[in-house]
Amino acid sequence: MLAIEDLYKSYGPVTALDGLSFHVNPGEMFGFVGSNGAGKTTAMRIILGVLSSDSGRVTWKGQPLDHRTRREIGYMPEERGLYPRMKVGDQLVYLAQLHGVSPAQAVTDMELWTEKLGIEHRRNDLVQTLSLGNQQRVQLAAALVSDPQIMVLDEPFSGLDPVAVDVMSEVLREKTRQGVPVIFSSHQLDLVERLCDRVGIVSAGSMVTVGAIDDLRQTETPEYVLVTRADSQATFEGVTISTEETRGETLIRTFVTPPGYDEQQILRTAMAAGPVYEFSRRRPHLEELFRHVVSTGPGTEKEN
Ligand SMILES: Nc1ncnc2c1ncn2[C@@H]1O[C@H](COP(=O)(O)OP(=O)(O)OP(=O)(O)O)[C@@H](O)[C@H]1O
Repeated sequence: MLAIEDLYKSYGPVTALDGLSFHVNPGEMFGFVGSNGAGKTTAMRIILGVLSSDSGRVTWKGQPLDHRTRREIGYMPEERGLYPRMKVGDQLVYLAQLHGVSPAQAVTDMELWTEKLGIEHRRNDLVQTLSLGNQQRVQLAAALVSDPQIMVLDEPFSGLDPVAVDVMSEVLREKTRQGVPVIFSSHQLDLVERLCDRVGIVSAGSMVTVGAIDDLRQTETPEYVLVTRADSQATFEGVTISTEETRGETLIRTFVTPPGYDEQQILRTAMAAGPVYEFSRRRPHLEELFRHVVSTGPGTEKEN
C-alpha cells in the first residue's frame, strides 16, 4: 500500500502539514478532502517528490519512495502542466517517453488513452485550442500514458461537466480494477461520496477522519424523517424535533432520538393520529460530516 506517515511541512511561519498520516490500499479510490489551505496539495507534492517534507515519510509496498519508484506515479497537478502550443498527440507521446516508455509503446498508449477519454479526434490540435474540460482530459491522459502504478490527482474533476466526470471516473475505475491505488483531492463532495472506497478529511494539516464513507456515516447519530398530513395533531414525547416544514398538504419533520429510544414509537404515535406518507432513517451525507469535522477541527483523529 501507499503509506503517508507523520508528515510535517512548514513554509516559513505557516504550518501546512502537522503530522499528516494515512494510507491508500491497492485498487482503492481514495478521496482526499479538506478546506482551502488544509494541506492537500502540499501532501500530494510531497508524495510525488517535487517538494520535500520537514519530517515524516512516504512508502510504497513498505519501501520509501525513491527516484525510480516515483516515475511510476501518474500525477495530475493542480496548476495543470501542459505545453499549450504543442499538439495533443505529440505532447502525450513526449511525456510518456520522459517516463521511460519506448517510442512505439508511447504512441500505442497515446492512442489508447485519447480514445478512452474521448479526445481521439483532437490528437492533431494544439492544446491551447481545446476547451478547458478537454484540456483536463489531456492532462489525465498525460498521467496515464506511462502506465502508472499509483495515481495522485489534484482536483481532477473541477470544472468538468457531468459527462466528462463520468468518462474520467470510468477511466480511473479501470485503473483501480487493475490494483492501482488512486488518490484524488476534490471539493465536490457528492462526487467523492459516489466514487470513493474511502475518504480522508484533512483539517489544518492533520487527518481528522479516515474511513469508508458508509462507516463514517454510521458513526453519526441518525435522524428520522416523518411525513404526515399537514393537519396531523400527533404530539411526540422524549424526542427532539430538529426540523419541521409544511409543504402543501404535507408536514415533514425530522427527529433526533436519545440513546436506546425505540424509534418505531414515533411511527406508532403518528399513525394513531392520521395517515403517514413516509417514515425513514436518514444518515448524514459526506458534506454534513465534512462541516462537522471541519468545525470541530484537528485533535479528534480516528481511523476506520
Ligand atoms: N509555496 C508556498 N509558500 C507559502 N505558503 C504556502 C505555499 N504553498 C502552500 N502554502 C500554504 O500552506 C497551506 C496549505 O496549502 P495547500 O495548497 O497545501 O492546501 P490545499 O488543501 O491544497 O488547499 P486548496 O483546497 O485551496 O487547494 C496554506 O496555508 C497555504 O497558504
